[in-house]
Amino acid sequence: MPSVAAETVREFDATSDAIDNVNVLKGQAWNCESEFDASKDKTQFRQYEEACDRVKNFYKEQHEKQTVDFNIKARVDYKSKKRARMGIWQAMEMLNTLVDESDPDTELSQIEHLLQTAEAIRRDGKPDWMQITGLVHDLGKLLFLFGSEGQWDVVGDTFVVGCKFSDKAIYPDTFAANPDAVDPIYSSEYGIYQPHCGLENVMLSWGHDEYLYHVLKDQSTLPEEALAMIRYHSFYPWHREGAYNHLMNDKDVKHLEAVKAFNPYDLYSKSDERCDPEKLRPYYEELIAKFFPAELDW
Ligand SMILES: O[C@H]1[C@H](O)[C@@H](O)[C@H](O)[C@@H](O)[C@H]1O
Ligand SMILES: [Fe+2]
Ligand SMILES: [Fe+2]
Repeated sequence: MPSVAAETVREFDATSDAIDNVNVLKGQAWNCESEFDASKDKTQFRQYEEACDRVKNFYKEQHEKQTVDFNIKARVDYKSKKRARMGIWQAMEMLNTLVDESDPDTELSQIEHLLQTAEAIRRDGKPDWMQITGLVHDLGKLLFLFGSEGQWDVVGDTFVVGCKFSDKAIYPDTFAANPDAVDPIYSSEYGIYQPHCGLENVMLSWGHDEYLYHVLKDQSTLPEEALAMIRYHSFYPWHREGAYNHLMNDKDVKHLEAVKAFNPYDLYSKSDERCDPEKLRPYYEELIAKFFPAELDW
């Protein structure tokens, strides 16, 4: 069945090839291998079994409510509204009021998390486009201030809707309460998708990754890899656990490399020393001006 959902995703993505990133990438040496802080004790992060109730309750609600129907509605809503117009730094400041309920690893403000991520990438001598990707990657959480239903449709790890829920997601048992888990099509291996159709043709659960990707793809000169880092950074079942191979195409193989290179900076910088936003601002304002207009539609 070429379902409504598949059509909606295709239509929604119709402009996603609009940016020609080739020139941006040309001449930039980028080593995909991440050498980020080998000395860190990585077992300290993402310990969901030991996480507090705040985190467990968050995922219980998210896994129950992220249905295909909800995702279509969220995408239509996104397209039919204008939310705000502002620059990147202003967006960072605005986001600062949010405390992410899904995150067991940091209680720092969002602006500090963004700066810690960018600074870790910068310290490793990575290109400016990757530094700026670190700086903006969670700005999609602004959705929470733009009338989301809660945090469950903004933050947390992502997964595919429209086919069988992955047991590689955290707390996989909680998907049992999602009505799609008993839908004969949505609960099948491929669901509404074709083998190796490519991740750009599947619906990831709606949240800050997907939203920011759509905001930035036409309003920045970020290269394709950067947009993949943004779009898939919360897709841990895929980039960490190796799920959803059967939906991937060749482009995704390349994107996976990029997302894997980005992930350690996002995750392990959470234990770094704190950043002073005002001190770092001049450096990052210069980078911002290189990749974004002075104001963007959010
Ligand atoms: O709790 C975190 C947080 O919400 C991050 O921003 C997101 O990217 C991660 O996937 C999630 O585990
Ligand atoms: Fe995130
Ligand atoms: Fe992050």
